[in-house]
This record gives sequence, structure tokens and C-alpha cells, in this order.
Amino acid sequence: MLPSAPHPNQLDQEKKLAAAAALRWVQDGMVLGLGTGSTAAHFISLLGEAVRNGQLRVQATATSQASEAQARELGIPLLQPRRGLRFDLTIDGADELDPQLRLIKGGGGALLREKVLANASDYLLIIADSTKLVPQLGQFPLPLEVVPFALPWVLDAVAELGGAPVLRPDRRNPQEPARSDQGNLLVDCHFNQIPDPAQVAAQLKTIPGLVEHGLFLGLARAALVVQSEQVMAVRPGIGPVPATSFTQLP
Ligand SMILES: O=C(CO)[C@H](O)[C@H](O)COP(=O)(O)O
Repeated sequence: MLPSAPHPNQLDQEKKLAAAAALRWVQDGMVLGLGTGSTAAHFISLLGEAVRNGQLRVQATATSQASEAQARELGIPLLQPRRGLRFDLTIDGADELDPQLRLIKGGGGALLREKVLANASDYLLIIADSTKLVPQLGQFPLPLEVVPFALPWVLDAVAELGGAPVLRPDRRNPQEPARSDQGNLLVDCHFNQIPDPAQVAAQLKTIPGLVEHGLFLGLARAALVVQSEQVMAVRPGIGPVPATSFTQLP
């Protein structure tokens, strides 16, 4: 029999645990990148508390309008994109991560800004519940951000690669397509298995009008993943080991 899926409340607890563990690695004065999604939202909420209590002084840029609005409401000082801006640490969630810390991201539609900030960061730290660490990427549909005019040809090209593309519907109004913060369309590709993520990433990069894909390769330095109610640290090819083995970013 297959193990039953964890209850949503349990998953939410796990997300909070991972977020709290990440906060312990934030140092006073850091410039932070803030991720998107339910796990990142827990982190932003805890960070807001620490800022309000005067425990931490930080500045941050968010990877989505939603995360930016949350951070603004909590009084986290925000930096707008500008030349030369780099981040000491970006904390973000993921849809899937493998033991090499290759990621699928973009389930929340923020893959483009997430990749921009990940690239501008000295350290990308992923926080995740127990369902996210997988032996091989691909069960979670791979998100793409696509310029609307190019959509038909992008769908043809991705289908030829075996990606079984589906235009993502808007969650609130399923008759309409979902839009990214940039006003682009989102496409989910059902590869089921991605044994060679670098090859798929290289193929996707050649498709005109495909602005970005959700494979994040060689970007994450560490992940905090909850397993059996314990926060575990994973680095590319190393771990999981109890996160308590580290007093600072591993
Ligand atoms: O990539 C993302 C948003 O574009 C999220 O990080 C990813 O979807 C994980 O979300 P959650 O923390 O809600 O499980």
C-alpha cells in the first residue's frame, strides 16, 4: 500500500518549522530576497515579527507582488530593483527538489522573478515541507512563463519535447488563463520524469517567446526540509542531516 499523503495541517506545520529554522540564519543588516508561496509567506511573517521587535534590521526585495504586499504590510523595508543590487540571502520555497538541489519552481507563477533574484543572490536557501524532496524531478508539472503572442508555437515545441503542455487556468476565474506579475501566460508541462534536467533546460531555452522555465539548476546552496517533524539540511549531494548541526548557513 502507498503511504498516505500528509494532512494539509501537518504540511502547514512543516512549512512553519522550515521557515523558523531559516530565520535563525538571517543576520542583522542583511539584504534579503523574499520568495513566493505558502512556505515563503511563513518566513516573511516571522521576519516581519523579528523586524517589528527590533531583533533584526534588514532590507528586502520580493519575488512577487503578493510577497511584496505582505512584506510592506509587516513593515519590512523594501528595496526596488536597481543596478548593482545583490542579496546576501534569498529564502524561497520549491515545488520539487532533488538530492543535487536541482529544483522545479513556479507553482505559484513567480518563476521569472524568483530566478532573477536567485541569480542576484550570494546564497539561495530553499525551505520545504516533507513532500518536496524527491529522488528525480518531473512528477510536479514544470511551469513556463510565455509571451501571449508566442503561445501556439511554444505549445507545439514543448509537445515535441514530450512535455505535454497545458495552459494554466486562473484559479479564481478558470475560464481565463492565469497571468504572471508580468502579464505573461503560464504553461505547465507534464514530463512525469526529468532524468536529465540540464538537457531539458537547454532545449527549453531555445524556444522563442518562452521567457523562462521553472528548472533552477546550480542555484540553491542549501535546503531546509522537514522530515519526521525534524528540520534537515540538504546541500548539493550532501545530506539530509539535522539542521541543528549548523550554527550558521552551511
Ligand atoms: O515556486 C514557487 C512560486 O512560484 C513556490 O516557491 C512553490 O510553488 C512552492 O510553494 P509552496 O511553498 O506554497 O508549497
